[in-house]
Amino acid sequence: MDDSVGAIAPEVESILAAARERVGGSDRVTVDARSLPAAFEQAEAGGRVPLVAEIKPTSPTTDGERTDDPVELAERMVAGGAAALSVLTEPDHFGGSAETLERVREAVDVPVLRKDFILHEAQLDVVEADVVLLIVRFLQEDGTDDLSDLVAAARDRGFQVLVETHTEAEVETALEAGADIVGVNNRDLAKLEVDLETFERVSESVPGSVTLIAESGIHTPEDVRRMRGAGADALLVGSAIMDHGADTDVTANTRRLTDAETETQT
Ligand SMILES: O=P(O)(O)OC[C@@H](O)[C@@H](O)c1c[nH]c2ccccc12
Repeated sequence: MDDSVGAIAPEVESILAAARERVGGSDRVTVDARSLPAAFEQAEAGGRVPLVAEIKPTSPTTDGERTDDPVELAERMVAGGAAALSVLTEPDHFGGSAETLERVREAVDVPVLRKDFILHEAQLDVVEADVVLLIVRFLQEDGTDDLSDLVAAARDRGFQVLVETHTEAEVETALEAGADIVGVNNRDLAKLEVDLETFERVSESVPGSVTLIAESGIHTPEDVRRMRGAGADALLVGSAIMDHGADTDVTANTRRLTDAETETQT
């Protein structure tokens, strides 16, 4: 067996156990979504690296918690040139909430991704978002809905879908399920280690027609250029922008990465 599909880390098991228990909404959510690919094109046209900046108050691999107002963080990220935002809504391990996402989406004009561990259709019916995340690895477990069914259910409600992968085999599964926005997570959910080579390797199997996002472990302008060089249409960055523990300038942290391809960048 490929070791990338081996046992998942205990922290991740705990996230999944909580996700299995979480009930969804009882009323069907429908959304008029802001286009993610259009937001990426607009950033590119303006000379900015298309970047999804993530509001993640804490995580199992983070020391400390950022407690500033998420709406202020969101506004600072957009001021720093973020093309889109990602908001964790997982409450038990990431300090997120649906209410935070709702407030953020009201405050900004850019598309907002709901970052959560969706395993069942009803879990789509929690909050309006422009994009929802579906993680291939977790939808291969027993007792979850099928990826293809969830993709269809999400689109029926108006959501765009980001399908997250970590291996070539998962990319294939994502494409078979009809994914047109694919993320490659540099973080291995079995070991929780980050390796940017993952994107470089796995991106080769993603066709050019798909919107491709490099996720996790991107910290420096050099990392940005490396992922873009390997074919990333956009990047998903959390920790380097949130900078947990330190109280740094989130606008500047964002700008440093969205400017990574401009001439004056050192
Ligand atoms: O903080 P980082 O290393 O920049 O990573 C952001 C994002 O990719 C990461 O938070 C993430 C990727 N996939 C996920 C799935 C669920 C929760 C979180 C994630």
